[in-house]
Amino acid sequence: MGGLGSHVLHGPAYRASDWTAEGLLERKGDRTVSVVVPAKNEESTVAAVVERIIADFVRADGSGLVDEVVVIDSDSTDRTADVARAAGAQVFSANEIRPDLGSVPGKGEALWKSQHVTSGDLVVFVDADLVDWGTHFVTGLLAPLLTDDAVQLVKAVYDRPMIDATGREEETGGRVTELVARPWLALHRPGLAGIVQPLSGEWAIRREALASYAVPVGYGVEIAALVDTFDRFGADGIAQVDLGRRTHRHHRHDTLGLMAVQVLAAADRRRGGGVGGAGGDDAGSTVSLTQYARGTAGFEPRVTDVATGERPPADSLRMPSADAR
Ligand SMILES: O=c1ccn([C@@H]2O[C@H](COP(=O)(O)OP(=O)(O)O[C@H]3O[C@H](CO)[C@@H](O)[C@H](O)[C@H]3O)[C@@H](O)[C@H]2O)c(=O)[nH]1
Ligand SMILES: O=C(O)[C@H](O)COP(=O)(O)O
Repeated sequence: MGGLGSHVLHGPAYRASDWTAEGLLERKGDRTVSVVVPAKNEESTVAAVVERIIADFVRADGSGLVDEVVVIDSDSTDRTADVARAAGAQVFSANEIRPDLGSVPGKGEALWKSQHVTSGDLVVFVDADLVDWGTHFVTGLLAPLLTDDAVQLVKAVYDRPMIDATGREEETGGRVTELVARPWLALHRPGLAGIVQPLSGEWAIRREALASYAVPVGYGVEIAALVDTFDRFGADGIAQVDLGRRTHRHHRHDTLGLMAVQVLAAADRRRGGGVGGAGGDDAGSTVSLTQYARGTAGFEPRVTDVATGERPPADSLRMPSADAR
């Protein structure tokens, strides 16, 4: 396990405002960049995410900072796919990518499948439910990868206020971060204590590194990529960038319980070290989470099967044929 490096020791070392798209374009050279947006029922926000990124970074002749913007539609039942396509994204349904590999629900599954329909040397992930954000998220996340060969993974850092249903700003968000991820890191990877937002949904990674990791199918994908990068490359392989402020849609506490199970499951697989959750090839695995609500007969259990499986490293699979995409 590597020691603390200069990028993470004192919190974010990079600021998005330190770079312009033009400056980064000069650094980009012949490398290519994919922006991937996983989306499940995000018809109200996905278009703005796609449109703004395309407007600022994609050029018709392929000379822009971003080469492709790809939305992975993750079992949406609303108009997410149509809206994203109309906004200019390439849209793939997660369950139609590599159908030979089967399909399970989940954010991690969407990101894992994205590797089979994108080609960028650098991959930037941006959530589709963003409300308060800017396209500097993309430049900020790319900058460390374009300027420091040691960096493999870039994590976003931001203020993340909780906005209630009336639009009022409540306390600081990040409930799973504070109650699950950060305590686990304190116990089992204290070298990552300098990571401000371990679960941030906006991150960038070198394709080669991502393809070498097992990927949890659910919300464990972020903690897994963080721990795997640390275990393989040490702290110098991870950079953080301050992106300012981010707001998004919030889940209820009980739904976050399911997310917490997935984060813990992914983290625990990596507890003893060894990159990639012991190889990860059990996409359909679940554990039962029992929660309670008071009903007419007292407290009634509600049991949910939570997906805790993982996909194997993409580079362990044969490349897709054009027909399989
Ligand atoms: O099955 C799913 C569930 C979610 N999403 C998309 O993934 C993104 C993030 O999902 P969300 O439910 O909004 O997660 P958050 O409550 O915002 O959770 C935070 O913490 C998670 C756990 O680390 C991260 O995965 C998230 O990106 C991060 O924003 C959104 O674009 C969703 O549409 C999918 O594509 N498929
Ligand atoms: O990142 C997290 O901890 C979860 O997404 C919960 O975030 P929230 O408390 O801001 O909704």
